[in-house]
Amino acid sequence: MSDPRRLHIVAAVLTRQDGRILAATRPPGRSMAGRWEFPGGKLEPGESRWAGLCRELQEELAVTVRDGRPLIRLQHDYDRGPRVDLDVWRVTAWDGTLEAREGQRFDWFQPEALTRLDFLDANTPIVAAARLPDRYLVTPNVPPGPEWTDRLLRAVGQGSTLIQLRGPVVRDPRHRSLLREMLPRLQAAGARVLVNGDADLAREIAADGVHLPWRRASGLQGRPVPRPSLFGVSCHNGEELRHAEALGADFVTLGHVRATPSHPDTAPLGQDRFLALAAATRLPVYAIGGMTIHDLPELHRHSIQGIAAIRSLWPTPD
Ligand SMILES: Nc1nc2c([nH]c(=O)n2[C@H]2C[C@H](O)[C@@H](COP(=O)(O)OP(=O)(O)OP(=O)(O)O)O2)c(=O)[nH]1
Repeated sequence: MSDPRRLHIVAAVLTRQDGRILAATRPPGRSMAGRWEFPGGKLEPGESRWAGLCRELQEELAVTVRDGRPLIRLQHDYDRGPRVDLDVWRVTAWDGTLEAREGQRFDWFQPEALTRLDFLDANTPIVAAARLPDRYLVTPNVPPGPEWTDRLLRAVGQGSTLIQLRGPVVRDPRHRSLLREMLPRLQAAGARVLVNGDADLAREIAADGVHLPWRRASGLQGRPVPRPSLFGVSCHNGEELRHAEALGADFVTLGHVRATPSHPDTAPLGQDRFLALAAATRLPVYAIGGMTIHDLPELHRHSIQGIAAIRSLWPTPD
């Protein structure tokens, strides 16, 4: 990250209360003019990342940034172009009225609509990160009860707006009616719902995508579902992360970070190894394995997307 020949770029995913996200075109006269990007630019020598972000948004859009946090960081080498270290922040509060100060065009988009814009080549994982929340609830591997819908709706209300259904609820056809009843209600509440292990079922029930365990992803050559459907992969080491990148995954879970009752026989990665692996992939990463919402501030500090969890995100019954 500290290679002096690499341009350090700070950029912002401005996100409104209603979930819409700002994207802008590159102004005429610049490299790659007309293509879509997130507002930002080069960090100046000696400038802090936050100060650089605030300056760029003032210069380009005439707004004063009030609140934000790191979202994703990745490197990209343009063919016969710059080598960039893209340091992208989620910005959720600002003062002032937006103005296009550099001749760019900008607009607010629903997260899914971002996938249809002609973004700069480096931006595919940034668009994925922009679309994703910081809490990813994975359902327990037990038969579902009729109370699941209400519990999951409660979890959505608490911010777990990405849900992976796995185990008997998707594997056992006897639960299809529950699944068909539950899915539109979760989606109407603002959740995206992924099916573990089964892209055909995901399509059949109009889920929002698929999440593959490593053993399923390892045999694939490409994405099992096209964008804007989401595609996540469970990874445990660097080789698996590289394969997930090659498949065009939107995100990964990486772990397990801590010892958990669900993996009594395998050693946890531990925080240092986890952070080193996460820093080396360009994809958005959810930390999994003993994670709780109290881990989020530290993970965000390292530009990690968030946590994936079963126990800590699964609301207790009333
Ligand atoms: N601001 C911004 N830059 C991005 C994004 N994605 C991406 O690859 N980049 C690249 C394009 C540029 O090479 C560099 C941004 O630097 P800059 O915006 O200060 O560059 P510049 O206008 O002076 O343009 P130039 O020197 O490349 O002509 O980072 C993005 O989403 N936002």
